[in-house]
Order: sequence, then C-alpha cells, then structure tokens
Amino acid sequence: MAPSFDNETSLFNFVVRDGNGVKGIVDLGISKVPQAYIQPPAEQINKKNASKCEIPPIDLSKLDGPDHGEEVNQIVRAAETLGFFQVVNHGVPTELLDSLKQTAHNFFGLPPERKAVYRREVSPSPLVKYGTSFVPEKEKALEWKDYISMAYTNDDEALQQWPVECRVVALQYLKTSHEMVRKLLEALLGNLGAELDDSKIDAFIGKKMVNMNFYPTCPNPELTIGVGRHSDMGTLTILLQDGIGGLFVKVPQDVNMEKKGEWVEIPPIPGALVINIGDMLQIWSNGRYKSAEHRVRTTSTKSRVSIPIFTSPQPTQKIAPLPQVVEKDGVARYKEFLFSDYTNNFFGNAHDGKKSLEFAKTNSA
Ligand SMILES: O=C(O)CCC(=O)C(=O)O
Ligand SMILES: [Fe+2]
Repeated sequence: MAPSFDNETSLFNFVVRDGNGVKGIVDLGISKVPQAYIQPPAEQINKKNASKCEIPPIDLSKLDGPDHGEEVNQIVRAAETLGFFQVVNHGVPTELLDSLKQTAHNFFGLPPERKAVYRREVSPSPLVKYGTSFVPEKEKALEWKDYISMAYTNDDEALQQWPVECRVVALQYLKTSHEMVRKLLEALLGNLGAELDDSKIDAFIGKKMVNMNFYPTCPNPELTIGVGRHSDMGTLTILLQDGIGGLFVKVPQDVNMEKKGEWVEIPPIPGALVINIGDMLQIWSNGRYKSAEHRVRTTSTKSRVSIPIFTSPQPTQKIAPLPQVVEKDGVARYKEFLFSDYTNNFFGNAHDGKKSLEFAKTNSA
C-alpha cells in the first residue's frame, strides 16, 4: 500500500532527519514521487534530447612513453574545453572497481538504522557523514540521491573510523588512484608554467574524500534529478560510474567545440574512470581550465551507484590565480581567498550551476 506523508514536514523528517533517505521511501513501495522531489520544469531532464559525448578515453599508460607530449596535450585540451574526460590504464585495478560498485550497493542495502548512525548530527567520526540530497534545508526540491562521505586524514584513522563495510576498498581506491591524480595535475600545472614537486602537492590536493552515491530507482525519472546542476568545488574529481548512465555535462558557450550550450552524456565505459576539473583549477588557471557544469538523471529501471574521489586543497590554503598565468594574461580574473571560505559558501547554498564561482570572481572575470 502506498504510504501517506500528511505533509512535507513528515516526509522531510522521515527522509532527512530520521536518516531513511530516498532509499527509505522507495522501499515503502511508492508508485509516484512525493511532491518534495518534483523539480521545477527548467531543471527536469528531457531524455529525448540527450546526445552522447563521443570523445574517446585518454590512455594514461602513454604518459610514460614516447607519446608523452601528445597525451599531455589531450589532457590540457579536455580541461580547456569540456572540463570532463575519461581515462583508461589509470592504475586502479578493474577488480577493485567492481568491488567498489558492489560495496556501494551493499552499504545502501543495509537497514536504515545502520546507515543513520553516520548522520552528521550523530556520527561517531568527524570524517564520516551519511546523508541525502545536497543541502536539504536549502533546496526547493530534493535530489534523488543518498550518499556516504569519507574524509581522508591518514590510513590509521580511515581504517578505524570509516564504515567497516566500505573502509578497505575505499582506501585502496584512494591509494591506487593517487599516482594518476599526481600525473594529471603535473600535466595540467606544467602547461601553466608551474612545476609540481612533492613539497607543493599538498597545496593542490592536500585533502581527499571518497564518497559513495546511491540513486535508487525512481517511479518518475522525468520529474526528478539525481544531482542538480553544479560544478565540483575542488581540484580534480575522479569518478567511477556504473553501467546505468545518466551523467550529463554542459558544453560551455565560450569554447571551440560542437554542441555549445548543450547537455551531453558521459557514457559509461567499462574499466574507465571519469575525471572532471573542479572550481579551484579554473581559478588557479585564471579561467583557462573549465570546471564542468554537470548533473545526474534518475532512472526507473535499476538503481545506480557512483563513487567519486574529491581532491581539494586544505581548508587553510590561500587560493588565487597562479602568478605566472596572471602575468601572461595581464589581469587576475579571481581574487585571493581562503579555501575554507569557499567551502562554506559552496555548502551554504543549493546546487545552482556554476554560481559557486561568483564567490571568487573579480570585475575582470
Ligand atoms: O553520480 C555521478 O555520476 C556524479 C555525481 C556528482 O556529480 C558528485 O557527487 O559531485
Ligand atoms: Fe559533481
């Protein structure tokens, strides 16, 4: 029988406060999405208009060979245009990718009370947070997504404090992807005239977080969104998606590419990882690299999982466009700020496209 939530508050309490998540309402057997999840028409995703991004994945094993220069060019070109690309031969074993997806399904399949212990208000660890949507208190319509977030400080704390169901695979994912992240960053910063030695790496990716996202099947995918339009706020995001599809990126208006201003789907490629440029790389590069505006569609057939690693500077890091780029450009398009101030602004507002960058823009942007 379809449950009835007498008003929006009781739905909000059930999903958000009590930690049942979207999974909780789906498990009750609803046949229509509750009003709280119905997006305004402008945000609904029209599947019929979707075209796919046909750009082949970048083979990272070539970075170590004679084609190094061409590989770097491909990475730079992707960062300057779509802000999204896929990579293969990235160093993360295929079996680990499979275990990660399985682990995410297992975790979200746990009874609600086992997940709800990690709600922000009650979590036994400051590193771990389970939640739903993005900032539910601030959103006009909720996002059709539950997640668990695991911040990395060191191996010991991860192995003690991250949920026992996920800790080993999530930590392995973080470790086996580190070298790839370093190489991508080296390529991107090198192109801007900045060398990345070990002493500087913390300034760019001193903080890492592994998330597991769960998008349950949705009775009305055309009315809802999994994740609303946003760009990631950090440096680089590494994303493992499963075979369901539904990740869309907006082709920027101001780049030399086909389909300007259109949404294109990043198709699942078995064994590949998706990389996207975050706001900090857009700022350090004084706007040359594009943090990609993206969003996620829901589906009525199967639940979807995705597992991002968010890399970013430490909260205390001062951020500003790199001096060598500003010198060349003759103007700084972004001001100097503290990364923690950027984060507070990002998490203080509902997803709204690339509005997060307004925080850092100067009049020249
Ligand atoms: O699920 C996805 O494919 C993307 C998720 C995402 O954009 C995010 O977690 O920031
Ligand atoms: Fe994202």
